[in-house]
Amino acid sequence: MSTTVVEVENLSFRYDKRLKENILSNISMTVDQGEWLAVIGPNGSGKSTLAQLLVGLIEADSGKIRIKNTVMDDTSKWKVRRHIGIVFQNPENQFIGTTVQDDVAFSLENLNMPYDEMKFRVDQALDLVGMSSLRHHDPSQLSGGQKQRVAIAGILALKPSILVLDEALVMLDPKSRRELLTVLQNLKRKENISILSITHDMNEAALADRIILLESGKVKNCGTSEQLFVAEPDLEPPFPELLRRELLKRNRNIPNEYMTEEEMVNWLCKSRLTV
Ligand SMILES: Nc1ncnc2c1ncn2[C@@H]1O[C@H](COP(=O)(O)OP(=O)(O)OP(=O)(O)O)[C@@H](O)[C@H]1O
Repeated sequence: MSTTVVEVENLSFRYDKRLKENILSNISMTVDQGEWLAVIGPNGSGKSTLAQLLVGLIEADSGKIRIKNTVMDDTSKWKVRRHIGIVFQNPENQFIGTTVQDDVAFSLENLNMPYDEMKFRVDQALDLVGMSSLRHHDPSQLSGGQKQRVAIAGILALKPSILVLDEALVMLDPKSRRELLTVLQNLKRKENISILSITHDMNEAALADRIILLESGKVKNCGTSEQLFVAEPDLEPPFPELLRRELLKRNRNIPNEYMTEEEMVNWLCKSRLTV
């Protein structure tokens, strides 16, 4: 049976309390342990605001957030943050250590973790993001993508049960992005961590178990890729779906239903398609 680790109930929020219009209105959603939920939506639809509310950086005007059965409030947010980690889009100003490894170790030192355990976690996290060879470098001298990997390692070392990624892979080159997506899929599978990823990349969103679509601060739709990309024709679908629609237009005998990348590859291999 699945356990719900994030539960959001009728959440509403506005930055300027003098204004009547909400930035987020009556948002309700859940994330299960080991589930990957992608949050998509146009610019300004409230995705980052939702992420900041979930990790307790800002406080809701009404509604409830429950993280691993603890209701988020001013006193509980410190306890909650042990379970939920966030990586932002821009890694600048997130560094504290003078070397990459010190930086990843910093949050662990604050937990008074024994040295051996800390070293193990830092080595493992740097290895996962492919940054072991730059461990003695000054983080401020790294490229944008390398900084982003260090920021991700810093959060992974804490072993949160829930990982929030706010467009955290945007700075990465395509190969690094693919590698990190595989790391995330493995973490989900092997460690049962839950992932909430905010993204504009529909190929990345299609890897999630479910996708939630925000529009003007409200939940417009929520479902699997299969359900969402069929129900929302205005969304730019992931590549396999674009290809499927093109082949369909050309009267190829392709199934008239959403296909994942793997399903598309299997179909192409089987169909011996001639161009
Ligand atoms: N600190 C802030 N103070 C006031 N308004 C803000 C603040 N941060 C965001 N907003 C406003 O809240 C709305 C939602 O912004 P948010 O950053 O959550 O959207 P988003 O969906 O993450 O957008 P994007 O895809 O462009 O990153 C926008 O209208 C934005 O102008």
